[in-house]
Amino acid sequence: MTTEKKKPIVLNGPSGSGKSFLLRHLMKKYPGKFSFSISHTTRQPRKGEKHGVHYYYVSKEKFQELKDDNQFIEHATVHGNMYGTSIQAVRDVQSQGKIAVLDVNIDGALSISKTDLKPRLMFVKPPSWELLEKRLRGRNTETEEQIETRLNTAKKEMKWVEEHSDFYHHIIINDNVDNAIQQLSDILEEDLD
Ligand SMILES: Nc1ncnc2c1ncn2[C@@H]1O[C@H](COP(=O)(O)OP(=O)(O)OP(=O)(O)O)[C@@H](O)[C@H]1O
Repeated sequence: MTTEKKKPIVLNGPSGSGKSFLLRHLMKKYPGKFSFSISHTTRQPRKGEKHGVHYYYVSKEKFQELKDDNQFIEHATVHGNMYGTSIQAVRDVQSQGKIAVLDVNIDGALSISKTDLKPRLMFVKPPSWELLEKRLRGRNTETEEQIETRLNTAKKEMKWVEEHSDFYHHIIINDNVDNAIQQLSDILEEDLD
């Protein structure tokens, strides 16, 4: 059976807004329907993360080599680490009949929107600034300095989305998990059959 390629989904949102959390829930609710396109990064793996599963962890030199070879559809430096997504990684997921999930920053979303991949662009918003800070701290994965940096970046991202809300097809308010997952399920209904 020939099926139409499913549109990749792009989730933007400040650090701590719950992108990974929501994706985890969505993937659990619809097993086998989604797959991350595996990105390259120069950042160190966090506890439990695996090479070739969560990211391809590469040196700065190797990253530069791939970049020079135009293998990335987007690449960005965030908090001193380099991240990149190859177009082939997205197509690989589509070829498996799955919805490719792209967890990229705003620059990445802008670049992807210019390709022929026709992504669904979404922004995950925390219900309040206080809750964003609380969740980010509650995650216990960053130092105080890193948290401050992320909160500063978050301020800029929240301002950006206010000024460019037309760029996104959907804004997901991550208040309670059931509501947010229902919103995502409704948006993706045609691709989840
Ligand atoms: N709806 C929710 N209800 C309760 N807790 C949540 C909810 N969404 C996210 N969290 C919690 O908030 C914290 C931050 O979420 P998460 O790590 O998914 O953020 P993120 O947007 O993926 O951040 P980063 O960009 O840094 O990877 C996590 O500890 C997560 O469990």
